[in-house]
Amino acid sequence: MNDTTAAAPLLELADVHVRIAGSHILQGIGFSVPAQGVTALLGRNGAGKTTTVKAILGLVPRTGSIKVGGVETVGRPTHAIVRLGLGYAPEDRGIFAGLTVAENLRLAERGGEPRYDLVHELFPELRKRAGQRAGTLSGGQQQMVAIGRTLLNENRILLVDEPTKGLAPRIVTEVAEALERAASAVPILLVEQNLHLVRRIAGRVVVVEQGAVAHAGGADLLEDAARTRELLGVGRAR
Ligand SMILES: Nc1ncnc2c1ncn2[C@@H]1O[C@H](COP(=O)(O)OP(=O)(O)OP(=O)(O)O)[C@@H](O)[C@H]1O
Repeated sequence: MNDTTAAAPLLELADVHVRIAGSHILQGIGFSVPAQGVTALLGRNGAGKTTTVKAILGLVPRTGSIKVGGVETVGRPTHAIVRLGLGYAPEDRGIFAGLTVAENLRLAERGGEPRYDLVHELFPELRKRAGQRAGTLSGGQQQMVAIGRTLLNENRILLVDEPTKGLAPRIVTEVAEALERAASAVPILLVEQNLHLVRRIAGRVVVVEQGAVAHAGGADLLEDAARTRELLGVGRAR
């Protein structure tokens, strides 16, 4: 990859609108995600973060422009969009509880050479627990399966939605480490409420407010307690 490619945004949204059942949920969202590191998508409950991720994946009807590596995706079906190199770890993790870790990973293979070496190097636990049923893993381990699956294919970006939701603080630390390891291989757009984790791993933040971008810039925003409170609400600074 040359310098020009590295500097170009990997994902670019402009004037994205989503209307569902008469509700105007996204109202002209626009931001870009660079081709490296973690970009955090922040906002109060109901601001439109998950809908933004679903719009990128073509899972909800949308208008405007969403480019992946310069390719327009609005108007394309989801299966064609993910083939541009999008990995998705949904909020509920979407793993099959009754299947083993190895079976969950195998189901994610999308053609090409699956990158088990990378997945096992980043998450040795998944090799150790290959034969264990995923439903009996801890929340953090299940999250590693969800992230591991997205790394198995040659993706250009991972969309990870609230990976620490409902997890105990010790497990949150495990997941943060897992995300850091994953981000060393592939850039991540991360929806996350835990600002401590965001401070630790994100280089950029995009704040969504009522379906529009209220702020986009460096993660140093979160060092400004007053502005953070203003954008994200009281009690969210830590
Ligand atoms: N399928 C749908 N039908 C109707 N309204 C919806 C639908 N999906 C989302 N919404 C509404 O759109 C708004 C944005 O929802 P979204 O899930 O994107 O928010 P969020 O920022 O991810 O919130 P949270 O942090 O609580 O997960 C909410 O008011 C939600 O109720």
